Amino acid sequence: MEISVVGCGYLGAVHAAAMAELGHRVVGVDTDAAKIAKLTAGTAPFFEPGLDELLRAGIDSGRLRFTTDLAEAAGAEVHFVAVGTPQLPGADGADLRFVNGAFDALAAVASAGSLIVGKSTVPVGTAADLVGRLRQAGSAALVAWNPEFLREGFAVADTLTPDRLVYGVDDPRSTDLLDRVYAAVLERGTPRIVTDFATAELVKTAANAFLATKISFINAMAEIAEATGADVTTLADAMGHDARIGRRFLNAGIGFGGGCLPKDIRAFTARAEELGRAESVAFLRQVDAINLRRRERAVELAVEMLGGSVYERRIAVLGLTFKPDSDDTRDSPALDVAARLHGLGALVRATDPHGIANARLRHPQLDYVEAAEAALRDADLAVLVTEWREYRDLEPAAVAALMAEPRIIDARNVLDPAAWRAAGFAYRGLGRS
Ligand SMILES: NC(=O)c1ccc[n+]([C@@H]2O[C@H](COP(=O)([O-])OP(=O)(O)OC[C@H]3O[C@@H](n4cnc5c(N)ncnc54)[C@H](O)[C@@H]3O)[C@@H](O)[C@H]2O)c1
Ligand SMILES: O=c1ccn([C@@H]2O[C@H](COP(=O)(O)OP(=O)(O)O[C@H]3O[C@H](CO)[C@@H](O)[C@H](O)[C@H]3O)[C@@H](O)[C@H]2O)c(=O)[nH]1
Repeated sequence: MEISVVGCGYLGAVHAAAMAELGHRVVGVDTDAAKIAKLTAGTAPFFEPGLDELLRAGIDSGRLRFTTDLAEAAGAEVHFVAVGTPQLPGADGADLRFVNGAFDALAAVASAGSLIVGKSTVPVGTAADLVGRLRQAGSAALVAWNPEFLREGFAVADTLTPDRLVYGVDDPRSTDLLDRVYAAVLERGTPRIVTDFATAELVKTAANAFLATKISFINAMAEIAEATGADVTTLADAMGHDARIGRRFLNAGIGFGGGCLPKDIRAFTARAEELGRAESVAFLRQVDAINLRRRERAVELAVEMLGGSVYERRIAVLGLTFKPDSDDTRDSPALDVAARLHGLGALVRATDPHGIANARLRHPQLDYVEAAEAALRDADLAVLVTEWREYRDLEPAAVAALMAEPRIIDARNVLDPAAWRAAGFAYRGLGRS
């Protein structure tokens, strides 16, 4: 099939390359010329494991190309919309200007009977509004909502072998077109849920709200553990053995960040308020508050471990991205902690395998170093804030030899406290005795 993907960021670039991998002829469109130049050269404009290889395979096959000119998408049978839906400045709701802009532009390009598929995460009710917008502009294109559940760091595998496909449709022709798009995925037995627009939009919002709630639940338990001497990691292990609960997404630490969970729970809260159902998701305010308190707690621990003040103390911050295997620093708890410590007068040296360039754009005032060794040298305290493999694998004795004083905060609870204490470290986890 001929497919276009409008918006080639973390979601769209992967989706375009994956559609080519499934055998389709794909044109990826983005308004950002620098991004398109990189993609055209077969290089991902961000770090995502396996994406460069997938891009090159698509380009070499002749099935994948990129452009800034939406007119080149005119011949496509299916247009995916993967533009951003960030948080509105100064408000909780989603900023829909990019989605509206993409649909307005597609109204002039998409042929009658072609299908425009929303992949962006939007407040429930958006798809129905967009159909109205298209019709007003004289477009007879079909619309479907097909939310995306990929995780950064696993984006390629999650797109090619998703847990499920959700189609929000108002016309059986849309289902047929999506079945043709995903034929190779469906053949593997992937569950497919065909439903209305509102349910499809809500599946995405509800899934992210649930994941955020699970993380904040265990982080709330971490607060209780801190007050009682209990160990939240052992607690999570023990709870997780119950198959009804499950161990995944019960990792306590400095909490969730990124371009999805934080803004999506806020947008959900705002939408519920508009619907007169604020009380139904009022708990999400607590989920958000618990999450943000964990960042404060990491900073408090640093102050505590350094005898009451971090002022002019050397602190090595290990990690800047919101999670490992990504370069994404959007709403990153790690970067936030680094900036807060700097704000308190600490001499922060921060490092990350792939996040420094993005972190520097957000917080140019911080001192960034490429190697963990350079961050750790002569430090009074190390803070592990993003659990990259190379930080999990650090040798306590080697780290102690670099530092002025062996002190570490394991803000992701991924180190073995006994091993670090045995090497002479003052070790503190978040919610761990
Ligand atoms: N990042 C993820 O892991 C992920 C996963 C699932 C869903 N989502 C959702 O997908 C959407 C995109 O997220 P993202 O992380 O890829 O954002 P992003 O900011 O990385 O990418 C958005 C891209 O859209 C482009 N764009 C904006 N307006 C455009 C237009 N009119 N025409 C062409 N391109 C345009 C921007 O230049 C940018 O490159 C959001 O709604 C997000 O919530 C993201
Ligand atoms: O037990 C856990 C699991 C995750 N996190 C944190 O939660 C955040 C989000 O992690 P994750 O969900 O793995 O990353 P994302 O790539 O943001 O993916 C989420 O957001 C995407 C965008 O909507 C969805 O598509 C995915 O299904 C959803 O998992 C990160 O800061 C993690 O460090 C924890 O603190 N504890």
